[in-house]
Amino acid sequence: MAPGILAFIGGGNMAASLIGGLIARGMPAGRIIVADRVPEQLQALRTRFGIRTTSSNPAAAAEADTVLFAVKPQDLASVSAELRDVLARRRPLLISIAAGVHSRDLQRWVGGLPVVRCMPNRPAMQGCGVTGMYATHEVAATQRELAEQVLGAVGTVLWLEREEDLDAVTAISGSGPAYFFLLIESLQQAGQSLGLPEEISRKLAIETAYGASMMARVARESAATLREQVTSKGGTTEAALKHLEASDFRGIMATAVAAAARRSAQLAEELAG
Ligand SMILES: NC(=O)C1=CN([C@@H]2O[C@H](COP(=O)(O)OP(=O)(O)OC[C@H]3O[C@@H](n4cnc5c(N)ncnc54)[C@H](O)[C@@H]3O)[C@@H](O)[C@H]2O)C=CC1
Ligand SMILES: O=C(O)[C@@H]1CCC=N1
Repeated sequence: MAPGILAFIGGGNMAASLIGGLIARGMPAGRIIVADRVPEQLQALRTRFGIRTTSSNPAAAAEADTVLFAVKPQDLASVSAELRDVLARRRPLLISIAAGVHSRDLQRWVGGLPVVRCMPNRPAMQGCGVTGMYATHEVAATQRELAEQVLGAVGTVLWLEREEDLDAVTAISGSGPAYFFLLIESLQQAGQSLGLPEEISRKLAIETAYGASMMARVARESAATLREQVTSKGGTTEAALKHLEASDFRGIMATAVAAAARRSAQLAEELAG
């Protein structure tokens, strides 16, 4: 694990996921400091991970080699303004996981620091997240490795050449868990409508999602081939898939994902300040 102190600004859900992953990978708790404005949040993190906490963002940043912004996108400009002086003195690597905040705006707010902008996702909490990452020109090779270690502690890391691709990454994998949860909810409800008890239907839907994902992850075949293997000619799956295709399931997904990507780009404009 890379040397140095890592400061989280914002100690909410995503920060807790990343901290859990880093500690599980052997990062000493003493090398992590978290700043948040909610004392109960800090207390919970101290108890759970044995890390250091503070209610002062500048105090956390002042001793950090890497500063990770994990506040909501709307809070990023004010947090950056608060930290501008201390960051200018310390010049750490800045990692941002905020949706839809462009690195050029971040750099403008904090004064030209090296920035790695990332889009992780919620399954990071279970160590099986996936993160799209983009590094600005100022980021040194060692800092890229450092950022990769931090996000790599909670899942797969994929580097992007073009920052604008983060809008699509946000739409696919950042928001993506919610699409799968909706599918699980819908399957469970459908099972209940067919008369299954709630708990049985819930378990069937969840385990099926898990099994299908596991298969797709290890298989050499494409998802399309795996789908065909489940689909017997004249059988039950075919009956369901015919209905989904006729209802333009693929078109619905494409439109939904495009809406998320558009929103990500719009957020960047709204938050540019
Ligand atoms: N939730 C998700 O699935 C994903 C979220 N993200 C991004 O991660 C970031 C954090 O999201 P969550 O952890 O879900 O949010 P959260 O609301 O759980 O955590 C944000 C934390 O920031 C703290 N905070 C607010 N203002 C602060 C300030 N001025 N100084 C210090 N701390 C402050 C809050 O008290 C809270 O604990 C967001 O920018 C979001 O776009 C990225 C990928 C997925
Ligand atoms: O919904 C959102 O805006 C954030 C970004 C990706 C997941 N949650």
